[in-house]
Amino acid sequence: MSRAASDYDESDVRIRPNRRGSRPRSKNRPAHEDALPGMVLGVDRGRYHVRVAAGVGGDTRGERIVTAMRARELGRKGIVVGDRVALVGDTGGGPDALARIVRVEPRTSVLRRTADDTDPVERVIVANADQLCVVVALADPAPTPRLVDRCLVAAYDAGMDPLLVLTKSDLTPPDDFLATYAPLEVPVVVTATTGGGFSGLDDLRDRLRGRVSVLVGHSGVGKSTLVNALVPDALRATGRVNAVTGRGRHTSSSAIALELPDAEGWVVDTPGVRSFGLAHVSVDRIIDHFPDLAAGTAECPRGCTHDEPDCALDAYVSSGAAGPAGPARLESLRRLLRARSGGSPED
Ligand SMILES: Nc1nc2c(ncn2[C@@H]2O[C@H](COP(=O)(O)OP(=O)(O)OP(=O)(O)O)[C@@H](O)[C@H]2O)c(=O)[nH]1
Ligand SMILES: [Zn+2]
Repeated sequence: MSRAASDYDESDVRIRPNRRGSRPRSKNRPAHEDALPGMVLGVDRGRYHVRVAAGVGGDTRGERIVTAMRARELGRKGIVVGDRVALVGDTGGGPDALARIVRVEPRTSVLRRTADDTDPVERVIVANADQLCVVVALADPAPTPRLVDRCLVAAYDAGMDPLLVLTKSDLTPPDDFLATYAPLEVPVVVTATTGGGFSGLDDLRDRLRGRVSVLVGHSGVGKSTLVNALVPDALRATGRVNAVTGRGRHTSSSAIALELPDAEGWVVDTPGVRSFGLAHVSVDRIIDHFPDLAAGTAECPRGCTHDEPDCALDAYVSSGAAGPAGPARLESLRRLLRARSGGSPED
């Protein structure tokens, strides 16, 4: 059986003499011009589940999930949920079809999981997401501010916008929590399941629209309840993504991307992720998110941690230069700076 041109990958090109003579492949011409673009929805034991949209790259087939493996030419480069990739080979998406990922497009963001005892390497868990939804129950279980702070730092570091999703407001009103977080000016959505209804869900949908959002939170905060309300066929969609192994979302330890109805965006559920590697996060990455305070660091000693007696920010905010919210903002900034280190990774 003859292979279609799209079946050849970089390694073929290298070992075969060029049919048109010795002219080398142009550096500017991307390999696999006719490869199909797709988005990685799930990863499982070296197999990638890639969503290929209908009608991309002149392709006339409908939307489908294609199982793929990495092409040898990619080397050890990681491929994670959210990655935009290019596929060649059998991209039909049938039960036995196996395509090859020949390219991973540059990422717009990377969210990292912390190293732990069983895995000393910090790993990227989701690529290209633009919003980190920190799901916190107002009660049962009680909020863990330290975890919330760590999530906010992770979002800032990853280049993602944070969103606080406060669940179970039927059990405890959000006022105390909101007071603590108001100086950070992070958007908040408050939800509750009450008497068969689900308040706050429309606000949440508005916030998710048109974005790729990662949901993180402690066990029991109501993340599955949210996902099931947002993506009515979440279980089915997850089943499709996990069809190869038959694993369901509750036993999967890796992230899974689920599309919101009417193609209104994506939510990435991260069942096993409760901690982030933050030790590497620089002070500057965090200060960037406090533009009102950034100017005040000009007078700081070199290498200032902004959490030490000589820090110029104290004088800056007392002078009123950062406005009336300055002192509370500085206090919040320092809390986030401290959240980077110490504590157990599950905090
Ligand atoms: N009172 C109240 N209970 C809720 C609310 N949302 C979820 N719950 C309950 O909280 C419990 C945990 O919800 P889940 O959705 O399973 O929580 P989860 O975060 O997915 O937990 P894991 O599956 O362990 O990760 C369930 O008993 C839910 O019915 C809410 O808004 N109010
Ligand atoms: Zn300083």
